[in-house]
Formats: sequence, C-alpha cells, structure tokens
Amino acid sequence: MRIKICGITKPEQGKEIASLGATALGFICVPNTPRYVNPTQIRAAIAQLPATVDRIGVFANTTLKDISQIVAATKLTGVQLHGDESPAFCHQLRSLLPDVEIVKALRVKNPEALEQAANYITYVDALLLDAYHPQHLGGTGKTLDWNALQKFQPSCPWFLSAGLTPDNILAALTQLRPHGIDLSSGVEHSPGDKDLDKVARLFEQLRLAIAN
Ligand SMILES: O=C(O)c1ccccc1N[C@@H]1O[C@H](COP(=O)(O)O)[C@@H](O)[C@H]1O
Repeated sequence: MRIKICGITKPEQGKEIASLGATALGFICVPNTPRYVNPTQIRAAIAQLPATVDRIGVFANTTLKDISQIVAATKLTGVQLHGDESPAFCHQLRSLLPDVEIVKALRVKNPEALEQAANYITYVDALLLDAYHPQHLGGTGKTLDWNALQKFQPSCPWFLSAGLTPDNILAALTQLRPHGIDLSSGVEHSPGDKDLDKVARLFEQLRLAIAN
C-alpha cells in the first residue's frame, strides 16, 4: 500500500518521515493556506529524499502554466489536483506532463460526489477521496463515512484521505481496501509541523494491519 504524508514544510522532517516508511510526500502549492511551500522550499526538501520516494505537489484551481512551471522547477513526480478541476483540465495536464503522475482529489460532500469518479478515470493515474469542508480545501482533519464508501471501487487506484490518524487508521482499513492512504493534520503538532512520534505510531499501526 502507498503511504503519503502530506503538508511537508521542513526538509529534516520530510527526510525522517521517508526513513520511517512513507512512499510519497506531499507539498502544498496552494497559496494562502497554512502549509504552503514555494518552489525553493520544495527543492530543499526534495534534496534530502531518496529517489524512491514520490514527491507530489498539491494544487487547487490554478492554471496549467502554473503547475507546469512548478513541476519543472522542483522535479515533482506527481500532481494532486484538489480543487474543482474538470476532466478536460486533467486531460490537458496529462498531455503537457505525460511522465508526471496525476491524482485527482474528490471532496466528498454527498454520495453523488463519488459518481464523478467515472468521469476522471481515463485522464488520471489515481483518485483521492477527501472530506468536503465549506471553508477549507483540505487538511481539515474531517473524516469520511467509511461504511458508505464500501461501494466505491473505481477502475483505477485510489487513496483514502480525510482525517486519518494513528488512532483511527486500523478501523478505516478494516472497512476499506484503498491502494494508498494520505495523512496530513492527523500526524501534526500544528499545521505544517509534523509530529514524528505520531508518524512512527502510524507505521506501527500499519505493521499491525498487515500482520492481521
Ligand atoms: O493540507 C492542506 O493545507 C491543504 C490545502 C489545500 C488543499 C489540500 C490540502 N491538503 C490535503 O487535504 C487532505 C486531507 O488532510 P487531513 O489528513 O484531513 O488533514 C490531504 O489529501 C492533503 O493532501
């Protein structure tokens, strides 16, 4: 299973989280949000990482040009689209950046939101389910109704996100079998400052999940 820890702002924390077992780290490229990092900061964090760890930039409602420039400047391996990007936008991004992983986040406001998944599958590498919040695009710590997601079986890989923590990850994975998980606020002291003890506990819990 892929394990993405998102909202990295400090290079030394990124390095430690990668050594604990994260397969992907996420960098928030959405200006005016609390975990935002600029290309210089992203490059500094990436410089500390082994090449095997995926580096995903999180964008929302920005332009193809902005995304391409940041990817070129930082060597991100993937892009997570966390706003209201259309399937056509994903298609255009794929043409522009054929070698970059594209993950489309769906913010699940109601059961109908899941029906959107089918429209994106042709143009993305993976989907990600996050909770809907009226004021914030992400990193809210709000959980999804895992039971209601049991019917969610898209024909592409998907990440479970939204309010996952070391305390609830086993319960979530008892009900669902996503290809990957994505955590941000559930392993933090405060926005952008990761709690390495919580990250270590997450990996302990995941080892238990695999053993059972
Ligand atoms: O984390 C942020 O600040 C953020 C800002 C704008 C868009 C997305 C953002 N984060 C994403 O939110 C989800 C869930 O986070 P949490 O675990 O509930 O705190 C995660 O996919 C982040 O990539």
